[in-house]
Amino acid sequence: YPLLVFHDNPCSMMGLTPLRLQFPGKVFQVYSRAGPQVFIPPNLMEEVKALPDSVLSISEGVREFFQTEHTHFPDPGHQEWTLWIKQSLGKNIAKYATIVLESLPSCWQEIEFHPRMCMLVANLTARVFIGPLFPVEWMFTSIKYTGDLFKAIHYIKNFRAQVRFLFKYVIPSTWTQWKHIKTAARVVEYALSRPAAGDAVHAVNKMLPEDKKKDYVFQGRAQLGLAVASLHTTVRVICQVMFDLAEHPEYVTAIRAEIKGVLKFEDKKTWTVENLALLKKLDSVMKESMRLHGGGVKADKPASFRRKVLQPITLSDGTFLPPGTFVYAPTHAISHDASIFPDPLRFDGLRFYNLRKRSPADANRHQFTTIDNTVTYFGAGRHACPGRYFANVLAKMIVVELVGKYDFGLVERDTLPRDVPFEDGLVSVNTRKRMMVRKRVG
Ligand code: HEM
Repeated sequence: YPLLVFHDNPCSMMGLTPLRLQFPGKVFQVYSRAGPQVFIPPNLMEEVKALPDSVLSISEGVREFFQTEHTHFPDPGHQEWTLWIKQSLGKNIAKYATIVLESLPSCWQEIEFHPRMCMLVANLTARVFIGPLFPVEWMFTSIKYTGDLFKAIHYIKNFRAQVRFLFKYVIPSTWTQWKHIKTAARVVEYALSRPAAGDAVHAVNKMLPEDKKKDYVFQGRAQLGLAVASLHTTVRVICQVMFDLAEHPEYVTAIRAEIKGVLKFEDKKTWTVENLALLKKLDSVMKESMRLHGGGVKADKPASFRRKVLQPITLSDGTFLPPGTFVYAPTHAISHDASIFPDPLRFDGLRFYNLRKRSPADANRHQFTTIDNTVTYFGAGRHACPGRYFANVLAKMIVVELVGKYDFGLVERDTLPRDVPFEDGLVSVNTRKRMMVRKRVG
């Protein structure tokens, strides 16, 4: 397959979108700081997704990406937490959906939006994962850990693989990892000393083998892993949606009308998973926001479906993938492909709402949480994000509260970009971006 050599200097990058156009429907390879990366086009995703873990491994992909050997990020081999998310979190989601909105300004004020949303989501996820009476230090640890982890990963990857075991000690963020792990172990021990409250700590502890039940460091590390998977990912969605709504106030009006319409038919006037699902315009706005901002940086790098080939693979088009190859889905490039999403650079908040109206099959196909070979920002196949249903409910509850109770506007002189790259193709929302906010009267 074509080999394209890149560096990590973003200015010198062509980006994957032109490459995808150059090699439509073909596998192609990019060389970057992370080594050769092979991109699988949507037409071949079906067969790649079906490969067993012993042939194409997510765990090995995660180990390499997170440098777990050096950063102490939890070993992806332990699946108890994923099981809990799949089996329990999904079923019990409604009871967790209580929102405690921190007070935002009552008259127009310029605020940094991201930190506020971090505190809010950290508070809510801590109740679910640790328990309703979680220690406050956990909130700060869960927010801070992700940033420190990615700093450590970034610097560790500057060293050759063979010397990382030694040079990691000169990186301050590697030391900070231990501080966070100690806090997490303490928090887990404390949570286990209290009665169970449907939280992850107790539920997962029950599933663990005897020798791990009192291993608080092991469980603390897993909680940190869960924080990485759930916190900033969900915050990013909320921030991006609110920035999109501030840029396109016409959708705010439509969403407010939709909220009123749904609540009118409800006796209890509280949000549940069922009535949140009726907010189809909001769902569409969220999906459109994810399409434009959820999948990697400027089309230049991979974003999701990170896997390592363990056994030789020959795809139906003849492509041979030798063991050791890292494969990815070019998420950003696909979601900006005009043949799949017409007028791809335009924010069309009702794009998916209109698609859902086409037929009964389409009604389920274009929801925020639906994934397919052209929508890969939640990954793909059997390891696709199990937390996306929870993230969907959490983000919707918060956006509904914000849109219902507050007005929002852009800060005109704030020209900071919304998306900032951080590690190997991932994109984060700009934490310093400001927004005008005021409480609505009445
Ligand atoms: C909008 C928010 C979120 C986004 C964009 C997101 C994205 C992703 C992506 C891209 C993957 C990799 C899937 C693959 O490679 O096929 C993933 C995996 C995962 N996510 Fe999420 N995620 C989100 C929220 C959450 C939440 C809230 C939780 C926890 C409740 C969670 C838990 C996980 C877990 C445990 C995995 C690993 C699954 C496995 O290895 O089988 N995620 N997520």
